[in-house]
Amino acid sequence: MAAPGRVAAFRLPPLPTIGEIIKLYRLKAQRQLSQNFLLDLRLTDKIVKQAGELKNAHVCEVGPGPGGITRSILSADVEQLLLIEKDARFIPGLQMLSEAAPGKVRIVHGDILTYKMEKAFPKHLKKDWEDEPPDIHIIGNLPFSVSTPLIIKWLENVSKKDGPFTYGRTQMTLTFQKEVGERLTANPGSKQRSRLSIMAQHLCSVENCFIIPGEAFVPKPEVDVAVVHFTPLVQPKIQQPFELVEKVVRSVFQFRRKYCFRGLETLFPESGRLKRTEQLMMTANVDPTLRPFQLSMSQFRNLCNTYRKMCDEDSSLFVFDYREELKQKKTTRNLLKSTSQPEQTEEEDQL
Ligand SMILES: C[S@@+](CC[C@H](N)C(=O)[O-])C[C@H]1O[C@@H](n2cnc3c(N)ncnc32)[C@H](O)[C@@H]1O
Repeated sequence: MAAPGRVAAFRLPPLPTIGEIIKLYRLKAQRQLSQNFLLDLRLTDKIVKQAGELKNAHVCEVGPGPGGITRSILSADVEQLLLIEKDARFIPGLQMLSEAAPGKVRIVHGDILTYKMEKAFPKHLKKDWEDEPPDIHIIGNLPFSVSTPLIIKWLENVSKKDGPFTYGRTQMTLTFQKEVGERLTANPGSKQRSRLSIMAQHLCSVENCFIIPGEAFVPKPEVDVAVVHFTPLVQPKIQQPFELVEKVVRSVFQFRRKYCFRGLETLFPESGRLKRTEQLMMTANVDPTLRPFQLSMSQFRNLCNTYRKMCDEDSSLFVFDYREELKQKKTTRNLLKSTSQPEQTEEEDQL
């Protein structure tokens, strides 16, 4: 019998048991790759529910693995389900699911980090950015090592309205390590406030839906897991290119415990650094003694807008790389050291 709230349109094969999964996928060997599977269909239903109404929707599931979440998505009576799975060992099991729901499932054996999403769905689903989100959803429980770089890539796609966001404000429901979920949704003043908080919240409305305890996964990970829902905003809170926002935000959080002045200094070359940092902070009306985690979104917006003006006035500024400057200084210092060495030897020789 279908669980309450699920639409039993067809009979799906049962999930593999824990024993079968351990045998099939040699889970111990996969532990370091954080392959943690969800085999409790009440929990997978709960994740899928966070995506919203999925009846007749087009869904892309990333990393379906043994197909727990996949079953819940199919039970929600979607129109089409695209599965992107990197590990070939899962493909036969997914094919069985596809046969049980004829015409609904498309399986791609590939890597979500390189898969081109801009052509993944039918063109007629496209919505204008200002419209309601399209009937397209991305859902996934990926390894933590993939979910963080992936969300950064997708946030850049949101900013440029490309990739999965060619179709409009495509919504995403994804899992993260609990601490990453907290960072994604952290408010100003919170110790979890970080680069990820600003990058995510300036582009999306981000909701930390619920926490799944580590014990619910097979094998059990060291950490709990957060289910996070993203809806791209019609108007980003900072209206500057992704790369510029990222550069300013990264520089602020470079020295987490220091005043924000210290990190912002790294935006400018050594000559005139102090003066230009002061100019930036004064024009942006930001107190230089605030700590990075205390800055509000509007303060980040002011900093980005002011830095943009400074870059427009000095075309060499945006490409300035603080780390490169440090590296060059180190190389010069080492060179000076090595050239002073023979002189010493000569002196020693003379002695
Ligand atoms: C943490 S497991 C979760 C599996 C399943 N979604 C579940 O909840 O039980 C992550 C899955 O993502 C797949 N995966 C890992 N990296 C991937 C990538 N770059 N692209 C697509 N799938 C990937 C793994 O092979 C695995 O099936």
